[in-house]
Amino acid sequence: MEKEEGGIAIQGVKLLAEAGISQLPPKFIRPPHERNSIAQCSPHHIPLLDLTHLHGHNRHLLLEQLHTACKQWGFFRVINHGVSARICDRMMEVVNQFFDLPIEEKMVYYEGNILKKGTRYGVSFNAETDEVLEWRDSLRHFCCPLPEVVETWPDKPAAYREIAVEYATSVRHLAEQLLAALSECLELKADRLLRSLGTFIQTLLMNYYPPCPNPELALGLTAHSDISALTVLLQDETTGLQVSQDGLWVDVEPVPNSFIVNVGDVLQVLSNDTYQSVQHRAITNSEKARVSIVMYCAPSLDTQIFPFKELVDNDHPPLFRGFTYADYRTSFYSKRREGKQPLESMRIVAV
Ligand SMILES: O=C(O)CCC(=O)C(=O)O
Ligand SMILES: [Fe+2]
Repeated sequence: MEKEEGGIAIQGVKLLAEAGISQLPPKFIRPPHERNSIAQCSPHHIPLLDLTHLHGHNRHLLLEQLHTACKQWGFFRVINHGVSARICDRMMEVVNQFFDLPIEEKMVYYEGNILKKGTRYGVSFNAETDEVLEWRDSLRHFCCPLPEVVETWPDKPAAYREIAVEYATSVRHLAEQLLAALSECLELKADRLLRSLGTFIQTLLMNYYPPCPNPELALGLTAHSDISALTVLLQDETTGLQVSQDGLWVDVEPVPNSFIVNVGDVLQVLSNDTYQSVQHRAITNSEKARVSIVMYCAPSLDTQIFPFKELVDNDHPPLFRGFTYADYRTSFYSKRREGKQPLESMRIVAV
Protein backbone atom coordinates (compact mmCIF):
# COMPACT_ATOMS: atom_id res chain seq x y z
CA MET A 1 0.00 0.00 0.00
CA GLU A 2 2.76 2.38 1.04
CA LYS A 3 4.62 1.65 -2.18
CA GLU A 4 1.52 2.09 -4.29
CA GLU A 5 0.76 5.43 -2.65
CA GLY A 6 4.33 6.56 -3.25
CA GLY A 7 4.14 5.43 -6.87
CA ILE A 8 1.00 7.40 -7.57
CA ALA A 9 2.37 10.47 -5.80
CA ILE A 10 5.57 10.45 -7.85
CA GLN A 11 3.53 10.71 -11.05
CA GLY A 12 1.58 13.69 -9.83
CA VAL A 13 -0.47 14.91 -6.92
CA LYS A 14 -3.12 15.92 -9.44
CA LEU A 15 -3.57 12.25 -10.32
CA LEU A 16 -3.94 11.39 -6.64
CA ALA A 17 -6.57 14.12 -6.17
CA GLU A 18 -8.46 12.95 -9.25
CA ALA A 19 -8.50 9.37 -7.91
CA GLY A 20 -10.92 10.80 -5.34
CA ILE A 21 -9.00 9.95 -2.16
CA SER A 22 -10.84 11.08 0.97
CA GLN A 23 -7.85 11.03 3.34
CA LEU A 24 -4.46 12.66 2.88
CA PRO A 25 -1.78 9.94 2.54
CA PRO A 26 0.59 9.95 5.57
CA LYS A 27 3.57 11.06 3.45
CA PHE A 28 1.93 14.50 3.06
CA ILE A 29 1.06 15.13 6.71
CA ARG A 30 2.99 18.07 8.20
CA PRO A 31 4.15 18.26 11.80
CA PRO A 32 1.66 20.41 13.79
CA HIS A 33 3.85 23.54 13.96
CA GLU A 34 3.99 23.74 10.15
CA ARG A 35 0.26 23.43 9.55
CA ASN A 36 -1.99 26.30 8.55
CA SER A 37 -3.95 27.63 11.52
CA ILE A 38 -6.20 30.68 11.83
CA ALA A 39 -4.39 31.65 15.04
CA GLN A 40 -1.21 32.28 13.05
CA CYS A 41 -2.80 34.43 10.33
CA SER A 42 -2.46 38.20 10.13
CA PRO A 43 -5.12 40.58 8.73
CA HIS A 44 -2.50 42.76 6.97
CA HIS A 45 -1.97 43.19 3.23
CA ILE A 46 1.28 43.39 1.32
CA PRO A 47 1.89 46.77 -0.38
CA LEU A 48 0.27 47.46 -3.75
CA LEU A 49 2.32 49.67 -6.10
CA ASP A 50 1.02 51.38 -9.22
CA LEU A 51 3.80 51.22 -11.81
CA THR A 52 2.18 53.93 -13.94
CA HIS A 53 4.33 56.21 -11.77
CA LEU A 54 7.59 54.55 -12.90
CA HIS A 55 7.40 57.05 -15.73
CA GLY A 56 6.55 60.66 -15.00
CA HIS A 57 6.88 63.25 -12.31
CA ASN A 58 5.73 60.97 -9.43
CA ARG A 59 8.62 58.53 -9.96
CA HIS A 60 10.36 59.64 -6.76
CA LEU A 61 7.21 58.82 -4.73
CA LEU A 62 7.00 55.37 -6.29
CA LEU A 63 10.70 54.76 -5.55
CA GLU A 64 10.05 55.63 -1.89
CA GLN A 65 7.19 53.10 -1.77
CA LEU A 66 9.35 50.48 -3.47
CA HIS A 67 12.21 51.05 -1.02
CA THR A 68 9.91 50.77 2.00
CA ALA A 69 8.20 47.66 0.61
CA CYS A 70 11.54 45.89 0.04
CA LYS A 71 12.86 46.89 3.47
CA GLN A 72 9.80 46.12 5.54
CA TRP A 73 8.06 43.37 3.62
CA GLY A 74 10.38 41.93 0.98
CA PHE A 75 7.12 41.50 -0.97
CA PHE A 76 4.79 43.76 -2.94
CA ARG A 77 2.17 43.63 -5.68
CA VAL A 78 2.31 45.70 -8.85
CA ILE A 79 -0.47 46.91 -11.12
CA ASN A 80 -0.18 48.80 -14.44
CA HIS A 81 3.07 46.91 -14.98
CA GLY A 82 3.10 46.94 -18.77
CA VAL A 83 2.60 43.18 -19.33
CA SER A 84 -0.64 42.74 -21.25
CA ALA A 85 -3.60 41.01 -19.59
CA ARG A 86 -3.95 39.00 -22.80
CA ILE A 87 -0.52 37.37 -22.49
CA CYS A 88 -1.03 36.68 -18.76
CA ASP A 89 -4.40 35.03 -19.46
CA ARG A 90 -3.01 33.01 -22.37
CA MET A 91 -0.07 31.86 -20.25
CA MET A 92 -2.42 30.72 -17.46
CA GLU A 93 -4.46 28.90 -20.07
CA VAL A 94 -1.56 26.96 -21.64
CA VAL A 95 -0.12 26.12 -18.21
CA ASN A 96 -3.47 24.70 -17.12
CA GLN A 97 -3.63 22.78 -20.39
CA PHE A 98 -0.17 21.33 -19.74
CA PHE A 99 -1.20 20.04 -16.29
CA ASP A 100 -4.42 18.65 -17.81
CA LEU A 101 -2.45 16.48 -20.27
CA PRO A 102 -2.59 12.70 -19.75
CA ILE A 103 0.03 11.64 -17.22
CA GLU A 104 2.19 9.87 -19.86
CA GLU A 105 2.65 13.16 -21.71
CA LYS A 106 3.85 14.93 -18.56
CA MET A 107 6.09 12.05 -17.51
CA VAL A 108 8.20 12.65 -20.64
CA TYR A 109 9.63 15.59 -18.67
CA TYR A 110 9.75 13.85 -15.29
CA GLU A 111 12.95 14.17 -13.29
CA GLY A 112 13.25 13.31 -9.61
CA ASN A 113 16.47 15.20 -8.95
CA ILE A 114 15.90 18.94 -9.11
CA LEU A 115 19.55 19.64 -10.05
CA LYS A 116 19.39 17.55 -13.22
CA LYS A 117 17.56 18.44 -16.49
CA GLY A 118 16.69 22.11 -17.06
CA THR A 119 13.17 21.31 -18.21
CA ARG A 120 11.56 19.32 -15.44
CA TYR A 121 8.12 18.08 -14.50
CA GLY A 122 8.13 16.99 -10.89
CA VAL A 123 6.24 16.44 -7.70
CA SER A 124 6.92 18.20 -4.38
CA PHE A 125 10.36 19.87 -4.05
CA ASN A 126 12.26 16.63 -4.58
CA ALA A 127 9.88 13.67 -4.28
CA GLU A 128 12.77 11.24 -3.89
CA THR A 129 14.28 12.88 -0.82
CA ASP A 130 11.61 15.07 0.83
CA GLU A 131 10.66 13.74 4.26
CA VAL A 132 7.16 15.18 3.92
CA LEU A 133 5.81 15.71 0.42
CA GLU A 134 4.35 18.99 -0.79
CA TRP A 135 0.84 18.91 -2.29
CA ARG A 136 2.13 20.29 -5.58
CA ASP A 137 3.09 19.31 -9.13
CA SER A 138 5.36 21.60 -11.09
CA LEU A 139 6.95 22.29 -14.45
CA ARG A 140 10.25 24.18 -14.54
CA HIS A 141 12.38 25.41 -17.40
CA PHE A 142 15.07 27.97 -18.14
CA CYS A 143 14.31 30.90 -20.45
CA CYS A 144 17.75 31.87 -21.72
CA PRO A 145 19.24 31.83 -24.18
CA LEU A 146 15.71 31.65 -25.54
CA PRO A 147 16.35 30.26 -29.05
CA GLU A 148 18.33 27.32 -27.61
CA VAL A 149 16.16 26.40 -24.65
CA VAL A 150 12.78 26.67 -26.36
CA GLU A 151 13.45 23.35 -28.08
CA THR A 152 13.49 21.63 -24.66
CA TRP A 153 10.14 23.09 -23.52
CA PRO A 154 6.91 21.09 -23.72
CA ASP A 155 5.48 21.00 -27.23
CA LYS A 156 2.02 20.22 -25.87
CA PRO A 157 -0.29 22.08 -25.72
CA ALA A 158 0.57 23.22 -29.23
CA ALA A 159 0.60 26.93 -28.31
CA TYR A 160 2.80 26.47 -25.21
CA ARG A 161 6.16 27.48 -26.67
CA GLU A 162 4.90 30.52 -28.54
CA ILE A 163 2.95 31.86 -25.56
CA ALA A 164 5.70 31.13 -23.04
CA VAL A 165 8.29 32.94 -25.20
CA GLU A 166 6.09 36.04 -25.32
CA TYR A 167 5.34 35.81 -21.60
CA ALA A 168 9.00 35.30 -20.60
CA THR A 169 10.09 38.22 -22.79
CA SER A 170 7.45 40.61 -21.37
CA VAL A 171 8.10 39.64 -17.76
CA ARG A 172 11.84 39.97 -18.25
CA HIS A 173 11.30 43.52 -19.46
CA LEU A 174 9.28 44.25 -16.31
CA ALA A 175 11.97 42.68 -14.11
CA GLU A 176 14.66 44.80 -15.75
CA GLN A 177 12.67 47.96 -15.07
CA LEU A 178 12.25 46.95 -11.45
CA LEU A 179 15.97 46.18 -11.09
CA ALA A 180 16.78 49.65 -12.48
CA ALA A 181 14.31 51.27 -10.06
CA LEU A 182 15.75 49.28 -7.14
CA SER A 183 19.30 50.32 -8.08
CA GLU A 184 18.12 53.91 -7.89
CA CYS A 185 16.46 53.24 -4.51
CA LEU A 186 19.84 51.98 -3.26
CA GLU A 187 21.46 55.16 -4.64
CA LEU A 188 23.44 53.16 -7.19
CA LYS A 189 23.79 53.60 -10.95
CA ALA A 190 20.60 52.50 -12.74
CA ASP A 191 22.25 49.47 -14.40
CA ARG A 192 24.14 48.34 -11.25
CA LEU A 193 21.83 45.51 -10.20
CA LEU A 194 21.31 44.16 -13.68
CA ARG A 195 25.05 44.22 -14.42
CA SER A 196 25.82 42.45 -11.15
CA LEU A 197 23.78 39.45 -12.31
CA GLY A 198 26.18 38.62 -15.16
CA THR A 199 24.16 37.15 -18.01
CA PHE A 200 21.03 36.89 -15.80
CA ILE A 201 19.37 33.47 -15.59
CA GLN A 202 15.63 33.63 -16.05
CA THR A 203 13.75 30.53 -14.94
CA LEU A 204 10.03 29.82 -15.10
CA LEU A 205 8.37 27.56 -12.55
CA MET A 206 4.72 26.63 -12.94
CA ASN A 207 3.09 25.29 -9.74
CA TYR A 208 -0.14 23.29 -9.79
CA TYR A 209 -1.86 22.72 -6.43
CA PRO A 210 -4.87 20.40 -6.80
CA PRO A 211 -7.73 20.41 -4.26
CA CYS A 212 -6.53 18.64 -1.13
CA PRO A 213 -8.67 16.29 1.01
CA ASN A 214 -7.18 17.58 4.31
CA PRO A 215 -5.84 21.11 3.71
CA GLU A 216 -5.40 21.64 7.46
CA LEU A 217 -2.73 18.90 7.52
CA ALA A 218 -0.79 19.64 4.32
CA LEU A 219 1.18 22.41 2.63
CA GLY A 220 1.36 23.08 -1.09
CA LEU A 221 4.82 24.58 -0.71
CA THR A 222 7.11 24.55 2.33
CA ALA A 223 8.14 27.88 3.89
CA HIS A 224 11.25 29.19 2.12
CA SER A 225 12.86 32.34 0.83
CA ASP A 226 13.76 32.42 -2.88
CA ILE A 227 17.44 32.07 -3.74
CA SER A 228 16.98 34.41 -6.74
CA ALA A 229 17.71 38.14 -6.86
CA LEU A 230 14.11 39.02 -7.67
CA THR A 231 10.99 36.91 -8.29
CA VAL A 232 7.93 37.95 -10.30
CA LEU A 233 4.86 35.78 -9.70
CA LEU A 234 1.50 35.53 -11.42
CA GLN A 235 -1.27 33.75 -9.53
CA ASP A 236 -4.78 32.80 -10.58
CA GLU A 237 -7.88 33.90 -8.66
CA THR A 238 -7.49 31.35 -5.85
CA THR A 239 -5.83 32.44 -2.58
CA GLY A 240 -2.95 30.28 -1.34
CA LEU A 241 0.29 32.25 -1.10
CA GLN A 242 1.20 33.41 2.41
CA VAL A 243 4.02 35.72 3.41
CA SER A 244 5.63 35.74 6.83
CA GLN A 245 5.50 38.96 8.83
CA ASP A 246 6.30 39.34 12.52
CA GLY A 247 5.80 35.63 13.14
CA LEU A 248 2.35 35.56 11.48
CA TRP A 249 1.22 34.55 7.99
CA VAL A 250 -0.28 37.18 5.66
CA ASP A 251 -2.53 35.94 2.82
CA VAL A 252 -1.65 37.42 -0.55
CA GLU A 253 -5.15 37.93 -1.91
CA PRO A 254 -5.40 37.80 -5.70
CA VAL A 255 -5.76 41.21 -7.38
CA PRO A 256 -6.77 41.12 -11.08
CA ASN A 257 -4.01 42.00 -13.55
CA SER A 258 -1.32 42.20 -10.90
CA PHE A 259 2.03 40.53 -10.29
CA ILE A 260 3.55 39.71 -6.94
CA VAL A 261 7.22 40.65 -6.68
CA ASN A 262 9.62 39.55 -3.97
CA VAL A 263 13.19 40.12 -2.93
CA GLY A 264 15.36 36.99 -3.17
CA ASP A 265 18.40 35.99 -1.09
CA VAL A 266 20.84 37.38 -3.69
CA LEU A 267 19.34 40.87 -3.44
CA GLN A 268 19.49 40.72 0.35
CA VAL A 269 23.24 39.97 0.12
CA LEU A 270 23.98 42.55 -2.61
CA SER A 271 22.10 45.23 -0.65
CA ASN A 272 23.96 44.20 2.55
CA ASP A 273 20.71 43.55 4.42
CA THR A 274 18.98 46.78 3.30
CA TYR A 275 16.36 44.61 1.63
CA GLN A 276 14.97 41.38 3.04
CA SER A 277 14.15 38.10 1.36
CA VAL A 278 11.12 36.95 3.29
CA GLN A 279 9.77 33.49 3.98
CA HIS A 280 6.64 32.49 2.17
CA ARG A 281 4.68 29.30 1.58
CA ALA A 282 1.58 28.02 -0.21
CA ILE A 283 -1.38 26.51 1.61
CA THR A 284 -4.00 24.31 -0.03
CA ASN A 285 -7.78 24.14 -0.02
CA SER A 286 -10.31 21.36 -0.58
CA GLU A 287 -12.39 23.14 -3.24
CA LYS A 288 -10.33 24.40 -6.10
CA ALA A 289 -7.00 23.84 -7.85
CA ARG A 290 -4.58 26.77 -7.83
CA VAL A 291 -1.87 27.71 -10.33
CA SER A 292 1.07 30.07 -9.88
CA ILE A 293 3.60 31.02 -12.55
CA VAL A 294 6.88 32.10 -11.03
CA MET A 295 9.73 33.84 -12.80
CA TYR A 296 13.03 33.83 -10.94
CA CYS A 297 15.67 36.39 -11.98
CA ALA A 298 19.01 35.07 -10.85
CA PRO A 299 22.70 35.68 -11.57
CA SER A 300 24.62 33.51 -14.01
CA LEU A 301 26.20 30.53 -12.24
CA ASP A 302 29.78 31.84 -12.17
CA THR A 303 28.79 35.22 -10.68
CA GLN A 304 30.42 36.12 -7.35
CA ILE A 305 27.82 37.39 -4.92
CA PHE A 306 28.88 39.77 -2.15
CA PRO A 307 27.59 43.07 -0.75
CA PHE A 308 28.00 46.03 -3.16
CA LYS A 309 31.18 47.92 -2.31
CA GLU A 310 29.27 51.23 -2.58
CA LEU A 311 27.14 50.14 0.39
CA VAL A 312 30.06 49.07 2.57
CA ASP A 313 32.32 51.30 4.69
CA ASN A 314 33.78 51.34 8.21
CA ASP A 315 30.37 52.01 9.72
CA HIS A 316 28.64 49.45 7.49
CA PRO A 317 30.86 46.38 7.25
CA PRO A 318 29.94 43.57 4.85
CA LEU A 319 27.43 41.27 6.52
CA PHE A 320 27.86 38.30 4.18
CA ARG A 321 30.85 36.42 2.86
CA GLY A 322 31.20 36.10 -0.90
CA PHE A 323 30.07 32.99 -2.76
CA THR A 324 29.37 31.92 -6.30
CA TYR A 325 25.74 31.58 -7.28
CA ALA A 326 26.50 28.04 -8.54
CA ASP A 327 27.62 26.95 -5.06
CA TYR A 328 24.65 28.60 -3.37
CA ARG A 329 22.19 27.01 -5.76
CA THR A 330 23.74 23.56 -5.40
CA SER A 331 23.67 23.70 -1.62
CA PHE A 332 20.04 24.89 -1.65
CA TYR A 333 18.90 22.19 -4.05
CA SER A 334 20.92 19.37 -2.48
CA LYS A 335 18.79 19.53 0.60
CA ARG A 336 16.37 22.35 1.03
CA ARG A 337 16.78 23.56 4.57
CA GLU A 338 14.21 25.28 6.68
CA GLY A 339 13.21 28.88 6.02
CA LYS A 340 16.12 31.29 5.70
CA GLN A 341 18.79 28.95 6.96
CA PRO A 342 20.66 28.77 3.60
CA LEU A 343 21.14 32.55 3.59
CA GLU A 344 22.00 32.77 7.28
CA SER A 345 24.77 30.21 6.74
CA MET A 346 26.50 32.85 4.55
CA ARG A 347 26.37 35.57 7.21
CA ILE A 348 29.63 36.83 8.69
CA VAL A 349 29.42 36.22 12.41
CA ALA A 350 30.94 39.07 14.45
CA VAL A 351 33.59 37.88 16.90
O1 LIG B 1 2.54 29.33 -5.43
C1 LIG B 1 2.92 30.36 -4.93
O2 LIG B 1 2.21 31.34 -4.83
C2 LIG B 1 4.32 30.46 -4.35
C3 LIG B 1 5.37 29.91 -5.25
C4 LIG B 1 6.77 30.12 -4.73
O3 LIG B 1 7.00 30.76 -3.74
C5 LIG B 1 7.91 29.51 -5.43
O4 LIG B 1 7.67 28.66 -6.31
O5 LIG B 1 9.06 29.88 -5.11
FE1 LIG C 1 9.10 31.22 -3.55
